Amino acid sequence: MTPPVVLTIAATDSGGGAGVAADLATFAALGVHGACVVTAVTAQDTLGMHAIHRVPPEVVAAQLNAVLGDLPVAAVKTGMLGDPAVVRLVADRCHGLPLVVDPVLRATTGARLADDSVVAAYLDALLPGATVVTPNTHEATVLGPLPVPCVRTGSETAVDVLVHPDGSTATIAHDPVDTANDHGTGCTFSAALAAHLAHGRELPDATRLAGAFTAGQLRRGRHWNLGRGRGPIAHTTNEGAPA
Ligand SMILES: Nc1ncnc2c1ncn2[C@@H]1O[C@H](COP(=O)(O)OP(=O)(O)OP(=O)(O)O)[C@@H](O)[C@H]1O
Ligand SMILES: Cc1ncc(CO)c(N)n1
Repeated sequence: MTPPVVLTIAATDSGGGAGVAADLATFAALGVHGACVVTAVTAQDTLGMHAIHRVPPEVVAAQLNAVLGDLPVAAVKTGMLGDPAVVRLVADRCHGLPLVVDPVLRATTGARLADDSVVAAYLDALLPGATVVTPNTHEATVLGPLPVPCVRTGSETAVDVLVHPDGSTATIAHDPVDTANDHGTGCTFSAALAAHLAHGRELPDATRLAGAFTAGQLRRGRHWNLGRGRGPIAHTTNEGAPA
């Protein structure tokens, strides 16, 4: 059967933990075809962010034109956009599609990935047309109340809260995993959410399944020993030598 297509619009992470690598691996694990529009190239490892090279907005636009003009995109997920012009471009092209916005403002290591102009563009242009926004605690504080559904993810507590614009909430708890290998967790969660929406799940169901998938991948990689810092969440689902 032909799989649904999910598009990630995000940056690369040379360490393979977060960003496009996490998104495409998650899409593959969840049975959707992944397309990717790259917004920036980052030099990053488990210790932190070393350099960011933004892709010019016109090159982001060309990638969007190529994908949206040809593939039947069933859902879109955005990660690090990094530039207000790119935030507005994505709003312009992707509103109307099922759209998961992970409002990436800084890396787990603390590096700032968005300045005030990016936050303003999110609030003004992109977030109002999103299907769901997935802020962590810090991002929720910066962005404030939003006019669309949000999943406020709870790092370490493993308790996620789906907040509807009318203020009603639903709480979803997972078994917390004790691990330092959590680089890419937020990307994995929002990519899984987009994949489940593309499969036709309703938002509450997709949220629960995405959280369970992410917690499961954290559990899978909890004893891994990769890098000198916070290692990546597992992206494999079948590690080991091929038979
Ligand atoms: N230690 C943990 N055990 C189980 N689930 C977890 C744990 N940490 C995070 N999660 C789950 O992972 C998902 C993503 O949440 P998280 O808050 O870590 O994203 P994030 O802070 O945006 O991540 P990142 O800093 O990588 O961008 C949520 O479903 C959350 O409950
Ligand atoms: C490329 C990229 N996207 C998102 C994050 C947030 O975790 C990161 N560290 N790097």
